[in-house]
Amino acid sequence: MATRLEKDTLGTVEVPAEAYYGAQTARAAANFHISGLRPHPALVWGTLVIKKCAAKANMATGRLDEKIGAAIVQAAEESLAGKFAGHFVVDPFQAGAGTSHNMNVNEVLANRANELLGGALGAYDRVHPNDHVNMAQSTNDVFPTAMRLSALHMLFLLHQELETLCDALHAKGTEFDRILKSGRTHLQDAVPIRLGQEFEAYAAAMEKNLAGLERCRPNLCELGLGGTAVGTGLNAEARYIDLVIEEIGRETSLPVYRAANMVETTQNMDPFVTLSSALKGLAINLVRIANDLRLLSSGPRTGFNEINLPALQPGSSIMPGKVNPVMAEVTDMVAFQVIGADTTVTLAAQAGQLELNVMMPVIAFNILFSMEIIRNSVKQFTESCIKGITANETRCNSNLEASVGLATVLAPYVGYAAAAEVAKESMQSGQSIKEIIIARKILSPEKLAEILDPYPLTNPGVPGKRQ
Ligand SMILES: O=C(O)C[C@H](O)C(=O)O
Repeated sequence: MATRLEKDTLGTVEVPAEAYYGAQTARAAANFHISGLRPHPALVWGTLVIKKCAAKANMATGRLDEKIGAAIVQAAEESLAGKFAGHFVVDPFQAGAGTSHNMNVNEVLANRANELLGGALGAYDRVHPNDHVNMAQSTNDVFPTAMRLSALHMLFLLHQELETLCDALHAKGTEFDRILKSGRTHLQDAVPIRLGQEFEAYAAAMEKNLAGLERCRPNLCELGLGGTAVGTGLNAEARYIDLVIEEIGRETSLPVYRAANMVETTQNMDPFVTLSSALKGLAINLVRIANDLRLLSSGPRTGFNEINLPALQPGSSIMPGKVNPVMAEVTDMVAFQVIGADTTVTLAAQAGQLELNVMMPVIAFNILFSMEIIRNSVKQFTESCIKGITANETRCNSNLEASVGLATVLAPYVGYAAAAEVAKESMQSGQSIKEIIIARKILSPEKLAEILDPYPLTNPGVPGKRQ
């Protein structure tokens, strides 16, 4: 591969001849050969937005030459359009609080801006990565700001998918509203419930998770850009700080605002702890729902078999005709990953020392990766699983008829102990609760029909004694 030689403060470095990145990126790529991954596109987007807005703000204060500033803005716009996507190459697992990522972006923009002004790659004689592209900035304010912007962007995408999931669950709630079945607690027969009520509860849970994620938004909108190295703003003019935040708001249409205390926003990872925790909450509820669906669809002959999940692929390489609940299973696995990532975020967030948290890169990686996979999995779960669920009404009804949980309905009439006797007899004899009540003449058939009218049993009240 053809290379060019570039100099940085440590010496000379070989850089691929066609690369828009430079010496510091090449060093970082060699130093951090860890995951084989590249930065999340949202993080690159967030950083490019910052660079573009910083160039504009620096031009507005008169600090940055207009020709150089315009070239940086154009380079940033081209990069935002995806032109140099292959040149952001530093592994997400990198040391230095994200300096390598910041320098990667600085170098790509400097090289492209240099080229636009008639210079050669690697020359930096017209536009310099540190002096011009990184003007009035430090990694320590750029990287946490890019993390916030990228998280807000991913939150927007996740929000859309969660809304679609909630709609799909509500639709199933309505579709299954008349289907009565046995409730189960401790995995044992309990009082009746409607299948639709189960799906409405899932929708309500997802809505709460969505609201929890949305509560993270205001903190993510608080930007410490302008704080530079330790949040005190050394080398950034006061007017620049206001202008750059305004520019970011215009560029992204996000309701961002200047941090009240930039020292705090530089060192503290709290918004990401809260966001990660909200993602964990969502993951936990997704597991719960997916596992219920696995249980309710178990069988088809030897399990609950109360619902059918769409058949998406043959399940077994050896057992013909077997179809597995693959979408629910993959939802579980994604959720486990997100729950695990929260532990990493927690450990990294508490590892901040004094003015900086150098573990930011691993926080950024885990937050963005979690949001990426959970969003994709919610979308797939909704489209390929939830929307196609059908109910086995006959099975739901026969399970309800057989359920020992129906004895609960008797308790207000005959007392707990006598109702328990009926339940016990039902278990021993195999007769249904109804059959025993009639055989033992505990209630008249008319009264029994009244109190065992199934639909009202699934709403608040004492059966047969409606207020
Ligand atoms: O890269 C910078 O701007 C600062 C760096 O993260 C440091 O604090 O050493």
